[in-house]
Amino acid sequence: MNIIEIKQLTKIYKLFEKEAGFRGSLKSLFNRKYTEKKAVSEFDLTVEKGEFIGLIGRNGAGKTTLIKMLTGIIAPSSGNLSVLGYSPNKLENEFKKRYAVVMGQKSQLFFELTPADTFILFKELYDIPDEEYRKNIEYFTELFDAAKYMNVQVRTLSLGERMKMELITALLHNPEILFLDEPTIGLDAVAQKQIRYFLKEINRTKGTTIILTSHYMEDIKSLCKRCVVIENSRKIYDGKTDILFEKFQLYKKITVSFEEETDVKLPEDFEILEKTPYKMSFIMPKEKARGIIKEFFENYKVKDIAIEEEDIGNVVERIYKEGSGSYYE
Ligand SMILES: Nc1ncnc2c1ncn2[C@@H]1O[C@H](COP(=O)(O)OP(=O)(O)OP(=O)(O)O)[C@@H](O)[C@H]1O
Repeated sequence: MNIIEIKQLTKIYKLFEKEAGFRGSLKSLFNRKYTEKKAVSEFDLTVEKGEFIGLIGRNGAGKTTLIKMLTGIIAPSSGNLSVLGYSPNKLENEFKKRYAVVMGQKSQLFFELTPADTFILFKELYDIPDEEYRKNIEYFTELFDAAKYMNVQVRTLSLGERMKMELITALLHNPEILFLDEPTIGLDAVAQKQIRYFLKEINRTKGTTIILTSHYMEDIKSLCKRCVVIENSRKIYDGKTDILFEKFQLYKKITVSFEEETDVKLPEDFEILEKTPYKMSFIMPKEKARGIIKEFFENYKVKDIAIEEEDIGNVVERIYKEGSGSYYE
């Protein structure tokens, strides 16, 4: 069953142009000039219940604009949009109770309140029945290991702890769809891993449909079976994440630190990003990663080694060059 249906969805922002200075402000009062920015162009998408979809693209590609239209925050300029059978822009209360949105860069928590108080507030706002509320608080407190944060002011929490509370707040009313815009932004590797685990669990145990935007390829790879790539307002890839990584993700980034001064000569097809006597990082063809790591451990005193997915921008560029398409096999 499709719970999201988008056809030819387009959003054009109107940007008001003003000449500099006081005279410019006065002039613009009588002679308003606008330029137009197409942020989402003729976008088609269908999402089935229970899917976990990654929405990826470079800065300014149009991801947030798409999520804002799906949640009714802004109205489309043209096209058709149905979410759970509703037209999001009508902002009907019944609709608002069936989805949730979490934006990594914006908080819906009250910084002076404790999470426990915030949850009660949201219980009232969403009209959550007592039993459902009790069960969810119990389930999420355990899943997120959150008991120790319940009674401290939100403003004292770390970024990672706050994101856990954002997610609990968003999930208390059992939304059928969860929209996540960069939920792991700014978090360290451990916190990112925890958030990924929670999201996987929520999708698995509650069947929540999740649409996630992230700049971290690791998030997409480990969570989303399907991903949609948006470039310059248009959809250029819609298909299995496995295929995207196999076909378009060709390099890995390796960072090695050494216990003693070390000088390593790397093959020519490796691109060195940083090199000091104790540390180096470089980009290399992904199929050679396993061999090179083994070699490092055998030949040098390695203190630490980190392997990262290639930057999203390179992957998008390769897809763009190949031309847009669907990749279901
Ligand atoms: N309110 C607005 N008025 C005018 N232009 C806007 C507005 N919001 C976004 N834009 C423009 O629309 C384009 C798409 O922006 P959007 O925020 O959707 O991109 P994004 O893919 O989410 O980027 P990022 O990854 O940087 O968050 C950008 O060029 C942006 O400058």
